[in-house]
Amino acid sequence: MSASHPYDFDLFVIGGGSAGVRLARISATHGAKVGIAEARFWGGTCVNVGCVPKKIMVQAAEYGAWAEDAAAFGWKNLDKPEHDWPTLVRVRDMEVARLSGIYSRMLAGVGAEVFECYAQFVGPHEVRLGERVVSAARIVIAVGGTPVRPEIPGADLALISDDLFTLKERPRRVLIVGGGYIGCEFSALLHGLGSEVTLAFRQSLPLRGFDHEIREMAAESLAADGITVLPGETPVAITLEGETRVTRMASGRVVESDIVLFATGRKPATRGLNLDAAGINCREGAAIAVDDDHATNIPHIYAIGDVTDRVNLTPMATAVGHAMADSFFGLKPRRASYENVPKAVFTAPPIASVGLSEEEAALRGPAEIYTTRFTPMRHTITRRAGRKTLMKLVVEAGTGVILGAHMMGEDAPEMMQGVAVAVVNGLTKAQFDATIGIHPTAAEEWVTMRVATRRVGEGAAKAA
Ligand SMILES: Cc1cc2nc3c(=O)[nH]c(=O)nc-3n(C[C@H](O)[C@H](O)[C@H](O)COP(=O)(O)OP(=O)(O)OC[C@H]3O[C@@H](n4cnc5c(N)ncnc54)[C@H](O)[C@@H]3O)c2cc1C
Ligand SMILES: NC(=O)c1ccc[n+]([C@@H]2O[C@H](COP(=O)([O-])OP(=O)(O)OC[C@H]3O[C@@H](n4cnc5c(N)ncnc54)[C@H](O)[C@@H]3O)[C@@H](O)[C@H]2O)c1
Repeated sequence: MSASHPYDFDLFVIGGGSAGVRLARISATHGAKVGIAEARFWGGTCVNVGCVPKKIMVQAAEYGAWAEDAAAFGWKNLDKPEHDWPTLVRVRDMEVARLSGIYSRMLAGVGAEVFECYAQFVGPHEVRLGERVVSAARIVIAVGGTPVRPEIPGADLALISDDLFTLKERPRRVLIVGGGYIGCEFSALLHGLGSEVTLAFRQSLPLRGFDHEIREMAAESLAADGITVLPGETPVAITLEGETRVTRMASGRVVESDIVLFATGRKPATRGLNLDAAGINCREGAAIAVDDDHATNIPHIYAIGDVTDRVNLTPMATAVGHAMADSFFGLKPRRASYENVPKAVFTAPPIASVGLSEEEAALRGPAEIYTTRFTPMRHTITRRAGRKTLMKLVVEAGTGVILGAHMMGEDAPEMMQGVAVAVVNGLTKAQFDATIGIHPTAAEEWVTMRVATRRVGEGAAKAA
């Protein structure tokens, strides 16, 4: 109990993922009395069944292609590289366990009280933790999301993204349903590790929300790499014939595979939280409704991270958690910005992006589009298919301000972090042009695209 209020904690955080752990740790560092509950795994989705184990598998897949490519540069006896799945599982799981351990120890280290159990509201200030009920002046919901399964006959024959990380051996034939981040990344990494992959999605192109030209190139690159890409397909039923999963699509197409993996989106994990006991409102689709300070309709209850379904990325979740801790207990009220959040898709090659797409910019007014497409130096020698690079700048006509940058090509995420600093700070094309490139790199193209490929958005200006 604090001197200033009658509750057990100044702050109670429900969920020990990216958002919750950062909020709890920084709040405790600022001197608050903090409690935090985690039902499943410290570090949440990102550490245990998301970014981290996924990236380790992406990296494992990259070595296979590099080993094959090395022959073109004169390396010998690498023409039949074989991958040992159990070794990858062992090193991946060791790293995940190490990181998850760091997360829980960090919390204990700063004096937060940790509870390893499922938390439920029993009142506006009260949370049940197993047998115990605790109270807090402020409660923050940071419970993340869970994968969604399409409601079709045989849906339980399919796996979800969490299950990729429990497979004991490499699946031979895989059908992945859904053309978002997870569908594209899992297709690329499983293909790279030697599975035969079919990727089916509803729309005509994968990666809804990304720049159209990047989406086109993503579909081309995945197919050129050897993935069977099926646009415009929606599964209607899955049956088991022997060991084979037979998936029927609305189009009548039938796909046979050893596993089917749904990558059909995620929804906020609010079921079971008993939000009604506290009177908390949700938006359509179970996301908790919050204002610009992440407050719910109940003034002392807040929600952050994927449960608010805004920008569902780890750095966004941690940034919001950190800003909230500084605002509540650090005498430094501030908000993390949801504008110009850079993002990446870890396909082969990867995609990265920040700011407005060409289509979004064109709706706002005239914009100049600078693009460059080339075969990276390495692949002029390896001649590997599906490894072309596209780099693109979206520039506001008149001011020259860079509104967006997009890339599909090797090292795109590593490059985009730096480009994002420029976009977030409103730098202009002229300032890019005045920067000397680093040669020979692909990155130097960011500062050497001299002539606009096209101009868009004239109509938007006339309409305005
Ligand atoms: C396969 C995959 C790959 C991804 N890759 C990337 C990537 O490369 N880069 C990136 O930026 N983002 C990636 N993401 C997204 C990223 O993981 C999420 O945006 C991030 O984890 C959100 O953090 P969070 O704290 O809101 O939720 P979570 O990390 O999901 O944490 C919520 C935690 O709350 C716990 N919990 C839920 N209910 C309760 C309860 N009632 N009581 C107690 N505990 C509870 C859960 O067990 C969980 O640990 C990926 C996601 C997936 C699924
Ligand atoms: N690299 C990263 O940063 C990264 C990686 C993975 C996940 N994430 C985060 O996790 C979120 C969830 O990823 P996701 O890929 O599951 O979701 P998503 O929303 O990105 O994509 C889901 C896809 O499934 C399709 N779909 C939905 N129902 C379908 C059906 N019945 N049949 C066929 N297709 C269907 C949708 O049209 C969409 O293309 C992402 O939006 C992202 O925020 C980020």
